[in-house]
Formats: sequence, structure tokens, C-alpha cells
Amino acid sequence: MEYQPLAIPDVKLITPKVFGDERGFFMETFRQSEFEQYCGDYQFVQDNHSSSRRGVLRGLHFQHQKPQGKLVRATRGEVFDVAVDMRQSSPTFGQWVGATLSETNKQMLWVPPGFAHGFLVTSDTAEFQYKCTDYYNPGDEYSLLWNDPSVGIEWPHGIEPQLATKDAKGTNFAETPKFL
Ligand SMILES: Cc1cn([C@H]2C[C@H](O)[C@@H](COP(=O)(O)OP(=O)(O)O[C@H]3O[C@@H](C)C(=O)[C@@H](O)[C@H]3O)O2)c(=O)[nH]c1=O
Repeated sequence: MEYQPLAIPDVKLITPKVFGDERGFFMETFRQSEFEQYCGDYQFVQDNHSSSRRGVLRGLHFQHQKPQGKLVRATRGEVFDVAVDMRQSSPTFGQWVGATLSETNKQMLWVPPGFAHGFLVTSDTAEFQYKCTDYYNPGDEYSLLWNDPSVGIEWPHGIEPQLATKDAKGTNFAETPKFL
């Protein structure tokens, strides 16, 4: 697997080695020793799987008391995946990075604790699977507004985002809790 730091270097784009043959393909999707070397010493405690139609935008979510690191990928279809740095002490505080993750490129994104995370589905449907470093705690969840101009995320054009009510009512960056 290749681990490529993005413009926010703590966020890594991970490209697996895919072994294709007449039966199909094989790839490793997680290897603890490598992950530790390139991303840090984290333990994953929860795996999630969601399915969404084209145009669905989930996010941008994070937990504040028990922040979750997330190792994410699209196992069907395609998404544009985004991480926003909410760590005040970070040189990239308030900045965002995005990557296209798809069934075809099989790439994964490592989003460390301290980031707001979300994705927009750009294919007819997308299945999204991810590992988390802490347990889901709904009382601790925040939603950063997807289109806050002060963050300025460049979402793919030509798709009208469909949001859950809680995400449509997300807070602007200035009003959203931050990490030290
Ligand atoms: C996230 C989550 C949800 N749920 C339940 C609560 C709710 O009834 C239902 C749907 O939850 P949500 O609307 O929060 O699902 P969703 O909008 O897909 O939430 C996810 O969005 C992406 C962008 C992330 O980064 C994730 O961490 C997570 O916040 O599933 C769990 O039981 N466990 C979980 O870990």
C-alpha cells in the first residue's frame, strides 16, 4: 500500500496494491504495522457501512469529547470525500482537503481525530465503508455546514446536494467547536 500525505499532511491518501487475475482481484485493505508507521498508533473499535444515492451529502461530522479517526473508502460507486482541519494548534487549521474515492480506484483516506469529515456521492449509488478509532456517541456529534464560504470547499459541480435535516442545519466554522 502507498500512503500519500495530502496538502494537510496528517490526512493520507492510501492506494492499495491490487492483485488481479482470472478470478477477479485481491487486495489488503488494512495492515496494522504499515498503518502505524505512516499514520500513527491508533486502534480501531468500530466499522461502519452506509449506502447513498447520487447527490447525497453526509457531513461534515465529528465528535468533540471522543473524536474519531476514520479510515474510509467507497466499495461501490464513487464519492468526493472531504476532511476539514478543526485543530486550532495545527498549521492547517480551517483548511480542507478532498479526494475522489471509488470502487475503481480503490483508494482510502485516513482522516485523523480532530477533523470534520463528509462526502458527496457522485455515482448513481455509493456504498461507503470505514473504520473508526472511537465509538459512535450521538450526544457528542457536531455538523459543520458543508458550504460555509469561510472554509470554501470546492465540491464537484453539477450535483445538487441532498442533506439530512441535521446537516442542512449545520453550523458555520466560526460557531462550531474546535480542538485545541
Ligand atoms: C454514525 C452512526 C450512526 N448510527 C445510527 C444513528 C442514526 O439513526 C442512523 C444514521 O446516522 P447518521 O445520520 O449520523 O449517519 P451518517 O450521516 O452516515 O453519519 C456518518 O457520516 C459520515 C460523514 C461520518 O464521518 C461518520 O462518522 C458518521 O457521522 O444510524 C449508529 O447507530 N452508529 C453510528 O456510528
